[in-house]
Amino acid sequence: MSEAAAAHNVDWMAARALAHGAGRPLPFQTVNLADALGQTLAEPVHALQAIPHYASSAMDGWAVNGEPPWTLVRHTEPEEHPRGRPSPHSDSGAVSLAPGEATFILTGGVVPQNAVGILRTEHGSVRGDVLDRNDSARPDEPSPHEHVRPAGEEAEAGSEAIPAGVVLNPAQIALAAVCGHDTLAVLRAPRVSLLMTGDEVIDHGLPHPGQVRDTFGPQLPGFVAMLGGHVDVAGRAKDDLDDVVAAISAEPTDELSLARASGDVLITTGGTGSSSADHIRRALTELGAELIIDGIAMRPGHPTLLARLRDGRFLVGLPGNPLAAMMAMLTVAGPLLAGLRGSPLEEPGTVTSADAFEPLPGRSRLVPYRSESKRAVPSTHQRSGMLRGLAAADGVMVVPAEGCAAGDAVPSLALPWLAG
Ligand SMILES: Nc1nc2c(c(=O)[nH]1)N[C@H]1C(S)=C(S)[C@@H](COP(=O)(O)OP(=O)(O)OC[C@H]3O[C@@H](n4cnc5c(N)ncnc54)[C@H](O)[C@@H]3O)O[C@H]1N2
Ligand code: MOO
Repeated sequence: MSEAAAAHNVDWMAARALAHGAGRPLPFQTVNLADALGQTLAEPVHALQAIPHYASSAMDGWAVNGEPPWTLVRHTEPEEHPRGRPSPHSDSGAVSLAPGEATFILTGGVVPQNAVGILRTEHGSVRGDVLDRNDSARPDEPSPHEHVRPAGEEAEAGSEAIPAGVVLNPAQIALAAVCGHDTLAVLRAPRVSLLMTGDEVIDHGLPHPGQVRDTFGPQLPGFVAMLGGHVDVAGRAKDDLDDVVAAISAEPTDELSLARASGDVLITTGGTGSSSADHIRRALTELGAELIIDGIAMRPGHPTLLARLRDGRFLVGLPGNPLAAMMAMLTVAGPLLAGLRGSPLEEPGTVTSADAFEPLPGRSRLVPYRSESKRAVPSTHQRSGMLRGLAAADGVMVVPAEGCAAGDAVPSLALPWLAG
């Protein structure tokens, strides 16, 4: 472990910045439009041609020139149609209307040359090859450009339609298609592996004294997804140094270690302490990892680790205590994954603390709160091993080491599951 680089007992704000800065954006990849949903756009999307790219009709009806009654004209079809069958949407564009002429047009059809406007089908009557307004039409219908969607109305050719950095939603995928793109450059979601430790941890049923139910397995993959990552594989290691080293190592010592070695980030749970049952620090030393964050000046979550393994993967070491681990996710995993996605570090918000807090020398306190009358009321049940406070919280306030008075503004973090 290269101790020179390790930052011990890092200030909470500095820890977020360190984690974000460590995560350099992953290389772009090009994906089909249908696979781009939910991915981060790496480069802006430009309109490859004007949108719409031709003047079209917004109604089924007739394109007309001059005053009624209009003589209906048609595009004379070649004996053999170039596409094998008529194409009414484009055929209307092959007509040039003289004054007093009209031609049938579909919604989306190309507006003929010299057309003044479109008379919708409900407002016209045809007798033989003569078209006239009917009783439903206004006396001046159609007015100039009525029901014509002009070319370039929505975007000029070459203009930016979607900025880089957005997480692509269905409307943006549709817009990218309209802009003429078949593929998009996206930053792939960082691939995350989970390694859970703790021989006392059981993953179903009721634990006996000395056992605990696993609070991480059922929710960390979803939590990681909310932070922009994708969990490929989750596994467990026994509280045994060799097992933990094998599970973290990129060496193919068993099929699980290889699978875990394939991602960008490995998140471990538990074992960050220094008891004989805690092996994460020892394993990092044995594997020659570079420790970036060795403990954060916060409560809960003080023993949180961030390291870079020799094969380039990051390791985020979450403490075993459930609330501490969740606070470590927000403080380290969130910023790291944002950095890997090329997204900015989200600035903390501000809330007004409803309560006073005594100083806690050298530590920020991360306190789940509920919003009541525009004030942040600290949740009950928020010790490091408890979850009720966070489960009922609207956010997390970050009380500085010097404490605060009731009514003071303090920084706050949004909970990703309440965002948006
Ligand atoms: N002598 C000291 N003891 C402890 C210190 C210390 O400074 N000196 N720090 C305490 C703090 S703060 C924390 S946080 C924890 C960190 O512990 P570890 O990261 O080593 O985690 P474990 O010892 O493995 O587990 C702690 C606690 O969490 C429970 N746990 C573990 N995994 C799960 C899980 N998947 N689901 C639910 N609960 C889990 C585990 O049973 C323990 O109760 O150390 C303190 N001790
Ligand atoms: O840092 Mo530990 O997180 O308080 O329980």
